Parts: sequence; structure tokens; C-alpha cells
Amino acid sequence: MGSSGSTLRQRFDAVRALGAHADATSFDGAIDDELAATIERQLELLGEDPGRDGLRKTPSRVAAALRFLTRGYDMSADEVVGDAVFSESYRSMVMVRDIEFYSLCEHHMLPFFGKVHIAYLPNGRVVGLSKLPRIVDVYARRLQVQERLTEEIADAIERVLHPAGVGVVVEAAHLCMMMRGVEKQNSSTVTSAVRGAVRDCPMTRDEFLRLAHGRR
Ligand SMILES: Nc1nc2c(ncn2[C@@H]2O[C@H](COP(=O)(O)OP(=O)(O)OP(=O)(O)O)[C@@H](O)[C@H]2O)c(=O)[nH]1
Ligand SMILES: [Zn+2]
Repeated sequence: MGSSGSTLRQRFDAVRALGAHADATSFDGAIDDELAATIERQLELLGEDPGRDGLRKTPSRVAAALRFLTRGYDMSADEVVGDAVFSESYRSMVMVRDIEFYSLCEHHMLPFFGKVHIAYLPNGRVVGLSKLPRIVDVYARRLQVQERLTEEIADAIERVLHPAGVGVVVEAAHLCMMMRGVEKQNSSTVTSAVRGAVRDCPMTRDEFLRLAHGRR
């Protein structure tokens, strides 16, 4: 599986290669059933009784939750933006701040979550504002590391909008550093990706950092 994730078809083929659901008609159904079976097995290995009342539906619930939390694999930035790109002469910085996100770290499959700030410099075109948080979800709803999430959001905005510059800042807390491992409750991780004039022009870069830190 590459960093962009596999397609539903590839995942279905993988499920079929295991010999399960050879004649299933629904890709989604086959994957959900196979996921639930592995979760039932995990419960057994953890010493639980998957047959007891409270756990009977847990494998299918967890399967559905995992599919929801990784639904970005079935989405693309181009699709979510659609035709919401509009000709405009406005050329100053546009920033959408404090976009909350939830992702799963690819090392432990535990949540990391926080806020994304996105800025771009229009180059004759602006994008519908809601599409920026939608782009965040396309890449956050996958197994990720924070650095790649940051870069992928910036890459997508460049590709879709061809702006004069892009800046993305991600601030996050990682549960794998909080509830296990080093058990540090108050650290936060900040990553950034800057492109075009947001990287190369000192004044623009300063404006971006000021806005990203909530100063005017
Ligand atoms: N760079 C980066 N590292 C991450 C991210 N999420 C989790 N990690 C780290 O991935 C690393 C995996 O290290 P390993 O030594 O293989 O795994 P581990 O023994 O579980 O490590 P500890 O968390 O230190 O107990 C850890 O240092 C995690 O903090 C992320 O988004 N970016
Ligand atoms: Zn982790």
C-alpha cells in the first residue's frame, strides 16, 4: 500500500486472496465482515469472551468505526473540491484557521488530533472556503504521520488551485505519547509546509506565521 492508500478494489482483492467471501457481491460488505472477524479474534487473544452480551456487536461496531476513521482512502481532494473554484481578482492572503481534525498514527493506530491552519495566496482563483476543511479530512482520515499529513494538504491545495503560495500549520496531540509510551500529557507537535511566496517572500511568510499564531 502506498502513502495514498489502496483502492477499495485492491482491498477487496486482498480479502479475496485470503479465501474469504469469494462470491460476495458487495466490496464494502466483504471488507466489513473480514475486519469484524479479525476484531473478534483480537478480543479472544486479549482474554475476552466475544460471545458475552456487551461484546456481541463489538466486532462489527469496531469495523464500522475503523472504516469511518479511514474513509479518506476512498476520497480525493479533486473530488471534494469539485467545481468550487472561482475566478476572483483578490490576491491577498486567505487563511482558514483552527480546522479541527482527527487522524490515526500509523505506528500505533492510536488517535492524534488537533488543529490545522491553512493559508494561500490566490492567483486569479479562489476556492470555496468549506473545501479546505474537506481537503484536511481527505488526508486526516487515513493512517498517517503528522509530517506527511501536513505536506499532503499543502500538495493538494497547490494541485487544485495553482496559487501563488500556500502555508499549512498542524498542531496536534498524539495519544500514543499520552496514554502509553512516554506518557507525556502536555506536549504538542507543530509541523508546517510552506510553498511559493509563503516560503520565499519574507513579508508574506511573516504574515502567514502571524495569522497562524492568531495575531493580527
Ligand atoms: N515523526 C512522527 N513520529 C510519530 C508520529 N506519531 C507517532 N510517532 C512516533 O513513532 C515512533 C515509533 O517508534 P518505535 O520505537 O518504533 O515504537 P515504540 O516502541 O512504540 O515507541 P514509543 O512510543 O517511544 O514507546 C514513536 O517515537 C512515536 O512517538 C508522527 O506523526 N510523526
Ligand atoms: Zn503512534
